[in-house]
Amino acid sequence: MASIIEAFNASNTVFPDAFHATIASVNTTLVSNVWEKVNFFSVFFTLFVAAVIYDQISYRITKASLAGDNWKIPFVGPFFESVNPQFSKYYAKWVSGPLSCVSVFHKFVIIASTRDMSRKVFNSPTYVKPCVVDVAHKLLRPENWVFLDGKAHVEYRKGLNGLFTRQAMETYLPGQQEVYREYFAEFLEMTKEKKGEPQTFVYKLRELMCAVSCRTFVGHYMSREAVKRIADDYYNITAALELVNFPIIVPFTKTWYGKKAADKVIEAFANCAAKAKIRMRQKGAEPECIMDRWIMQMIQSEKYRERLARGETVAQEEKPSMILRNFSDLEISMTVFTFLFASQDATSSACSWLLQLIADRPEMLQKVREEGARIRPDPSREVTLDDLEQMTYTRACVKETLRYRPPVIMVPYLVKKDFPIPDTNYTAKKGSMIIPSTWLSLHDPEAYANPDEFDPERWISGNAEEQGKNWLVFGTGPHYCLGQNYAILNLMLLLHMLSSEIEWHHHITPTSEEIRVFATIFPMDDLLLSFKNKGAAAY
Ligand code: HEM
Repeated sequence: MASIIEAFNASNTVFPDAFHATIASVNTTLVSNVWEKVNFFSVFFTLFVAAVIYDQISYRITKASLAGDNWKIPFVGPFFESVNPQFSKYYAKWVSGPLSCVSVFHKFVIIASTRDMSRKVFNSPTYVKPCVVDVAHKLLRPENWVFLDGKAHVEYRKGLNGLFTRQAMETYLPGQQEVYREYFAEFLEMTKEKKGEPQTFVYKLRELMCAVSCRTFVGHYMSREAVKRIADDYYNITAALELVNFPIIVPFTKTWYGKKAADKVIEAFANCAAKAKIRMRQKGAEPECIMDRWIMQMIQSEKYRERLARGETVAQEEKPSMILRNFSDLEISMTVFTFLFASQDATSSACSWLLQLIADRPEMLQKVREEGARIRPDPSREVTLDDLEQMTYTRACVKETLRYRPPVIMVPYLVKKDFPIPDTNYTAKKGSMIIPSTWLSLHDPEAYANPDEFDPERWISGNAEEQGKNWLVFGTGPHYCLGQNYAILNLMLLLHMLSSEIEWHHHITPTSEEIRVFATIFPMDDLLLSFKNKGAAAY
């Protein structure tokens, strides 16, 4: 632009003074505009370079001795990898060192990969607390019990233990069996419609697990259609849980759909709690689900308090084992929602791998069948907890599936105060994320010989049961999984019932044993299955 003006000024044409004045003023304005632009861009550029340098230096200082890239991609770090997570990338990180790191935007993330390092994190509640991705606070609501820490968490959790005792679990079994039978019939129908062709089943199994969980948690207080809606919507909740989210919920994004789905579930569970409170006060009402059992304990505690208030002396044996306060419908609902939240993805993952791994190994399936037929010869009889407890081989298959393909590969924790990690010279800074991982400890050749081999026998004749320190499938420390016994029994029930009632075939593809990460882990090919009645000629 300046050269055009210069050319203009240099011309021989004679112009009136006013015209010259105008040209001069245009000239000055343009030149100053150019300078302003130059200044704006150079200031912007300088600030940008300074920010990049600051970002890199602070990354290098925080990284210190940890394994990890020497430089980060400016600001975003490996953000795009976290949007499309790949198992191979995670694995590369774990084997890069016992402690490694990445920095995504402003978040510094430390990854603990070995058994000992992961255990140190799980067992350091003074320094760390579980940290869900930001959006989980919005989905579960900030007042939810899972966000409690320290003593408050321990106290609240104690009140929930009674929901997972042996006696409690026995009462959930009939409802679970009802759901499994309904779904088995549907699976047969699906294969029939496809004329025996295998079809992807991971999504259907997610629905099945959601239905079993809902029946266990809220019994018959929710209709089958409502359960189906929750199962369909639940996908939106998982999809909203990406590692890094936009800080506010923008309409029509994944987080918006996730929040809407979560609100619907919480409302539906609160309605169930209201119904359960009425039913459990009726004479002779027996608990059938987790909600019933919890409300029954509240009613017993209330009666106990009333007797004390009346000045009665209550014998020790009449005192409820756990004295609970009365929880509102919403509180009950939010807590039960945390059970669904914690179990849905992990159980869906485990059941997908279980059906695949056992179908691919007919000799193991045969053993499961023989064990089932020996312990429950009459398949029309309901399965009892006693039956399941005797099924050593079935249990071994479930435990080996959880070891071989652990559903939860990483458990994010937040450093709440500077954490000098024992036996290292590294201090994790307050505000960093620290993620113990489970894969290496569950594939540690010293604990589990030939760890990449699927071998249920190691739980019977081998020494896998003695490797308690390596068994991090359900975490460890004050936040270890509340539903672990229930989860194992439920998977055993599924395997036993499916193997004794129908037949299923897994269509193996080259990517069947490869891992797709979607919150938990799933077979890469989405699990191609077909089902048929026992003894039927064709699928
Ligand atoms: C195969 C299935 C499952 C796996 C692999 C699994 C795994 C885990 C893991 C790794 C943790 C974190 C532990 C820690 O931080 O130390 C956890 C926590 C938890 N799980 Fe599970 N889980 C499963 C099923 C379930 C089920 C069925 C329920 C409920 C019915 C459940 C309820 C919970 C709860 C409430 C927590 C949080 C406990 C707390 O913070 O105190 N989980 N689970």
